[in-house]
Amino acid sequence: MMNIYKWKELSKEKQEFVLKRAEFDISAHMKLAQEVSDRIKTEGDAAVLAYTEKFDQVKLTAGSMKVKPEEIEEGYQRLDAETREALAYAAKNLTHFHAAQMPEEMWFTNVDKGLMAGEKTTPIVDVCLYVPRGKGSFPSVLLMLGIPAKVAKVPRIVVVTPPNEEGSIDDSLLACCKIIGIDEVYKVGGIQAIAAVAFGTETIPKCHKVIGPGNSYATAAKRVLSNYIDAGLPAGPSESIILADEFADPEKVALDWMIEAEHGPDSAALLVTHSEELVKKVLPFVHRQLAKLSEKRRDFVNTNYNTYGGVILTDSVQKSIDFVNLYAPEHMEVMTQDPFGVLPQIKNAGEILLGEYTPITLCNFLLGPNAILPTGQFAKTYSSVSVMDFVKRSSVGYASKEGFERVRDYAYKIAVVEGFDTHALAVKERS
Ligand SMILES: NC(=O)c1ccc[n+]([C@@H]2O[C@H](COP(=O)([O-])OP(=O)(O)OC[C@H]3O[C@@H](n4cnc5c(N)ncnc54)[C@H](O)[C@@H]3O)[C@@H](O)[C@H]2O)c1
Ligand SMILES: N[C@H](CO)Cc1c[nH]c[nH+]1
Ligand SMILES: [Zn+2]
Repeated sequence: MMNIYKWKELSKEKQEFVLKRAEFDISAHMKLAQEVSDRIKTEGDAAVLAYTEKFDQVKLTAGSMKVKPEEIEEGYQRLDAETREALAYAAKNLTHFHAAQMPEEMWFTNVDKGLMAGEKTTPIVDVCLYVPRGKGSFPSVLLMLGIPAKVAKVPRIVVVTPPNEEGSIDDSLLACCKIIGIDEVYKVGGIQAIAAVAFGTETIPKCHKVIGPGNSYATAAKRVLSNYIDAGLPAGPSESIILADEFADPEKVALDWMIEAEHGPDSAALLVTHSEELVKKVLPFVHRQLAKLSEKRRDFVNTNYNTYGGVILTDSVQKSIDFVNLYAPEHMEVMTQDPFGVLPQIKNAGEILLGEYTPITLCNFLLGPNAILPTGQFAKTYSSVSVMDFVKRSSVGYASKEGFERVRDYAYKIAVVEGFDTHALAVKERS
């Protein structure tokens, strides 16, 4: 049974369930994450390898856990030329977008005569990119993380990703390493990957930041280890809203509504509209499309439409917009008569795609903007991954003698009211 909700008639509990999506309680995973992390902290590689065998069913050695340069080259060569070309094209657009996003290396403003203030932007010291591999293979995620890190000129970029069933890394991912220019890759995923880079092991380096989407195990590990490593944005199970009115093409609505629904049973894909007529026209297209999917993806979409996803019926386009702002989706498409008119009213969304020809697929892979986005309502305060994740700003200030004299008394007064004697003396007794 597909969820079709009339939003204003829905009980409070059901509304909360929809808004909460799969942000379920991960406390059970937190206990495991703590246990695994503690062991990795003390036992290093040996524990990482043991957990990889247990959770990924792959037996590696310290030597084979690190990807060799020839593995990257061979993976690149094995990949068919068309796919290599597509990935290189995506990398080009992403580089273009992220280069345009880069802030100035330095800026200053004269806040008063003789008083200069500004900021200096510097790449972060190092970063670990987490590329998931469980319910799918994600070379595009490596592009989305690696390209802004490169544009920002991070001096050390490390990649961790779960080994596939054969204990190796997919050729498409290896090819992306070559395209981006990344050569430090480790076959490790889940909790053990986050813990390994948080503490460092004999083989895997300690990193100061780990960034990338992951399942609830990876998320639990990030929470447990937040005192040891900067864990970046919260990017959990994929979610989307298609906001449509009666003018939308039902076939295109069906196609796009299903995109993020196929990620997994924990994803959430909603069609939000005031037009019951549109929904009636969309559903047959969904059924037709479902028949074209693999069993795994069909199951994910069906589960999705019965749990966190489905249709939200509202009273008007304005009410649909209100719902979007309340829900704060990761991805969204505006398929209304005037998408550019709706745009200014969307306040909370990780990504806003306009019109009938901008399916989420485009932005997930190659349009340019970053597809690693905040989930679980975090789009109310977080932004997409960007070059800003890979740089930090230092405040810079300068006062001339004349500028200092202008503000000396004010600074003294504030130091006194705060009760900081040395702060006060440093301005009072300065000749
Ligand atoms: N928000 C975003 O921008 C974005 C982008 C891409 C993907 N995603 C989401 O990221 C998630 C990726 O998850 P995934 O599962 O495909 O890959 P993943 O790499 O996060 O998870 C695989 C790892 O989970 C661990 N694991 C699996 N079962 C375990 C168990 N029982 N106990 C302990 N550890 C276990 C294994 O170690 C394995 O290496 C999906 O939910 C997808 O929707 C989000
Ligand atoms: N939709 C994902 C982010 O939520 C990104 C992605 C990569 N591959 C397929 N989809
Ligand atoms: Zn996707």
